[in-house]
Parts: sequence; structure tokens; C-alpha cells
Amino acid sequence: MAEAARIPVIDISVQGEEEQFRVAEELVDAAIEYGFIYIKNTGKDIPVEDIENAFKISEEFFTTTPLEEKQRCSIQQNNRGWTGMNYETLDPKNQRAGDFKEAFNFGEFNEGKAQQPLPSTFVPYESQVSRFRDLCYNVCLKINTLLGIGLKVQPTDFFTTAHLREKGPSGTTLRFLYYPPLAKTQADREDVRAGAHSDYGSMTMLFRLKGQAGLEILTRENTWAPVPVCPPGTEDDPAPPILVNIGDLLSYWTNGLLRSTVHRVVFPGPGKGAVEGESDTEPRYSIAFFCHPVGTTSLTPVPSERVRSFAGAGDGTNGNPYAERKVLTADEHLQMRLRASYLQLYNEK
Ligand SMILES: O=C(O)CCC(=O)C(=O)O
Ligand SMILES: [Fe+2]
Repeated sequence: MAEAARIPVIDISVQGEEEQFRVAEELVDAAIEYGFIYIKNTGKDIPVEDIENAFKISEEFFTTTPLEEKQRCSIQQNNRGWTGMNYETLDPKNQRAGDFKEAFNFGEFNEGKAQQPLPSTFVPYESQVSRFRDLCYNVCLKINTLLGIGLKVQPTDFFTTAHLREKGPSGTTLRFLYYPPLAKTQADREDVRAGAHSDYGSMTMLFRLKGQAGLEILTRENTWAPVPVCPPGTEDDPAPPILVNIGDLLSYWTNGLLRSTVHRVVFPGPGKGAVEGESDTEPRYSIAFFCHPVGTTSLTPVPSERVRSFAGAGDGTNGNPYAERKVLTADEHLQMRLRASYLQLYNEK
């Protein structure tokens, strides 16, 4: 069995300046070393019922919505809507088939209303989805603030300000994901449910369900390590931790100091890659909140002594294959990545 990733578990629900400073440093250390951080789920930032409810809505959508209804809301170049089985290919250079998953992307809401066509299954839950998106947004701001403190960026709220939605539209997306078990697909065990990729935004918050295997990260040693849903020490928490990972934009912003780690979702198979107590024989559901700064934000390195003094990506340990590309704004980066993974969507037009 492959050895599980040892990603730190951090409690961000602390009070007081001194504690906050300590947590900020822990977050930055984990973001540099792993690019992934477990945020202990205390239920304080996002009530556990809201997470459970979001999964219920997602499951109802994927299991009951007729195909025509999903197709009516197919993904558009604005990155909103439904993606069918094998439609997205996150690692086109290495995949034989597109990702074995379905997904639904929610863009921004305005006063509780989605700004995109919604399948009928979601209509009764529109305000609940909007609320969940707001809860995620607030945690994203909080983590951005802590990263700014930990890196001593001048001013420390630099990242947070760049994410404020009142400053303009962004690529921020709430995504419900569904991965069928191997037996319900045409896939071979070697096919991927989500190809190897780094995330396109500044950071991602991932919600997973106990017992559902599949996520792996690429380690510094270039091996794949499974990421347990419930790492040691979180078994008694009210819900599994929220898995946060650094995306390409925080990596650009910090000259590659913060790591945009490559990850994928696989069919690990019995006794092979799966963590004890997890399996891939049941359908897998996950929910991702992709945080993006305002689209016009420039991705030049931020004012921080720590970032300035970092030697940069030249040592080959940076997980973000795009770190050295010249990209100007958050929107331009997002468009570049979407073009590469939705071949049909961009070739059809
Ligand atoms: O479903 C997961 O566990 C991860 C999905 C993912 O990496 C993504 O959608 O970017
Ligand atoms: Fe991802």
C-alpha cells in the first residue's frame, strides 16, 4: 500500500493575536512544504449541517436529474454549468480518455440568485447553495488573511483585498463533483477520475466524505501519495477536515515559494493505493470551492521580504508546471488553463 501523505492538520478557529500569528506561520510552513493543509473541522466557520446539506443537494442532482436537463445547462466558456462524463481532460498529454467524473460549476450569485441557468433539481435549493458559497468565501478570506500575516506581506491584507467580491468579478467557482465506481464506467483501473493537474485559482477548499478513496498528491520525491479523508487525530471531529490546497495564483504571487501541488483522483483498487477504511467501490462525491482573486488582478510577486529572498522555482521542486509562464492577470491564467482541459468546448466554437 502506498504511504499516505503527511499533511499537517491546523485549527484556524483560534482567538487572540498571538495564537493567530502562530497559526499563520503554521499555515505558511505547510503551504511551502506540501501545498496542502487540512483545516480542522470544528464546525465554527462552516456549520457541519451546511456541509451535509450541500452533499445532499449534490447527490440528489447527480442521481435524479434527467440528461436533457443537465445538457440544457452545459458548461460554457464562462466556466459555469454541467460537465458530463469524460468531457473534461485535466491531463491531456497523458490521458487515454477524459476524466471519469461529472461536475456542476456555480459561478457567482447575486442576492441569493444564480447568474446562470440552473437545472430544475437545484431550483428549490438556490438560496441554500448561495449560503454555502458565502460560507466558503468567508473561510477563503480568512485563510488569505492568515497567509498574508504568515508571509508578512505589506500590507498584510494584500491577498484578502484582492479577493473581495465588491472589487469586481472573479473566476471563483463552487463545484459539485460526482465520480462513479469503476464497475459503473467503461474505464480501466489505470484510467483516471481526474487527471493530474494543479488548481487554477489562488487556493481551493475541498470537502470529502468519510470512506471515499481516490485523491492523491505528487510528492517532492515524484511519487503518488493518497490523501486520507480523515487523517490521524481528526477521527472524533464533527466532520472530516476541509482540505485546502494552494493553486497556481498564490504560487505566482510568491515566486513559487507557496507550492501549487499536482494532484489527481484515481480508482485506487483494493489493497493498493487506498487508505485503510476507504474504498472506491461506492460512488464518490466531493465539493470544491475554487477561490480566485478579482479577474484583473496582476500576478506579479507580492511585497514580502520572505518572497523576495526566496531563490525561486529554479531548484525543480516547484509543483506548478506553469510557474515560469509569463501570465499577466488572474483571468488570463484561468482562460489558458480552461482552453487546455476543455478541448471540445473551445474547438467547437
Ligand atoms: O474530487 C477531488 O477530490 C479533487 C478534485 C480536484 O482536484 C479538482 O476538481 O480540482
Ligand atoms: Fe484540483
